[in-house]
Amino acid sequence: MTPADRPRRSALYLPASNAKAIAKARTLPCDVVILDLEDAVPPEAKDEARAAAVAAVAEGGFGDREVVIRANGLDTAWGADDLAAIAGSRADAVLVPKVDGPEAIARYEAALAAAPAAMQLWAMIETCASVFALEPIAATARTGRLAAWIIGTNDLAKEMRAQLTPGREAFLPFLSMAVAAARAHGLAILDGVCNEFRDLDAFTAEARQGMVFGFDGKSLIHPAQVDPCNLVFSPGEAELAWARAVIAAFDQPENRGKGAIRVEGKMAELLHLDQAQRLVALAERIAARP
Ligand SMILES: CC(C)(COP(=O)(O)OP(=O)(O)OC[C@H]1O[C@@H](n2cnc3c(N)ncnc32)[C@H](O)[C@@H]1OP(=O)(O)O)[C@@H](O)C(=O)NCCC(=O)NCCSC(=O)C[C@H](O)C(=O)O
Ligand SMILES: [Mg+2]
Repeated sequence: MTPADRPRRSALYLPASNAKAIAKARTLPCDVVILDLEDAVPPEAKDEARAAAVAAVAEGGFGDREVVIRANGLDTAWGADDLAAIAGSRADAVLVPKVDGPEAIARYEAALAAAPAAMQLWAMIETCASVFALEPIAATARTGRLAAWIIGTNDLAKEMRAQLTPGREAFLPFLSMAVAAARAHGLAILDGVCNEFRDLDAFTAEARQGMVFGFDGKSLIHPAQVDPCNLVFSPGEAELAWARAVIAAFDQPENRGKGAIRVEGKMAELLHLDQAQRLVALAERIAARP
């Protein structure tokens, strides 16, 4: 499985300064663990958190989960030290905050010059400027390490002075454009966090909204969000049954070479065959997870 094929239904943030949370993350069924050095960590704990994150990755125990460290920005007092420490670590990816445009990606790429070739760069898309630079930021994936985006609706709401309502009305055009820009350049894309971690109905509704928009998964802040998130972003039984029917139908001798056929009373084209194959492959990768 290449990094691009990995299921990324659930990406759990935790403050890297919280040893208990790190231990707990090793036991949770999330696909991605994000050790945060940025907003979840107060200034006085930044150095300790950086050392703890690197030590946690070195210690391992995360099994099949991707382990990502979120750095402070290069425009802060801690960013350069964070990037240097992460570059020397065994993290799968470094997540960088508040990326405004392709120039920022170039600065992070330069700071990671000494990192292993396999280390991915993930970027937070969460500033007003980034809303107008989605395509040029995504295009940097063609030549560098950029492999995934995570939406930061809290920072975006703050800068826009918008309200994070249950339906996220203020952000819908942006969410949709971000997914299209990511897909145009082969990036994975994860939805923003739901702050209502005690209200799992609200969480599930928001996760479903992200799934309908095309996100690969959602970023999370609490262990209770992991199971409902995995459920929302895993192919459902009915969806899989349809996908398998499409694949089987196109495999029939009478349908070979056809572009459009009838399957269970509905039209299926070759593009639906592609979708069906992707869905079945995703379900198989999920099923193969320990
Ligand atoms: C949100 C929290 C501060 C809530 O903490 P708390 O009230 O203590 O939670 P619980 O008592 O329900 O915790 C129960 C147990 O679960 C562990 N726990 C809690 N959260 C996590 C976690 N994220 N990962 C792993 N384990 C966790 C507790 O330790 C308890 O364990 P035990 O005692 O053994 O039972 C807290 O959940 C939290 O800190 N969440 C993460 C916050 C964070 O990382 N924020 C930064 C990322 S979000 C962001 O910045 C988005 C973006 O940039 C944007 O702009 O939108
Ligand atoms: Mg943020």
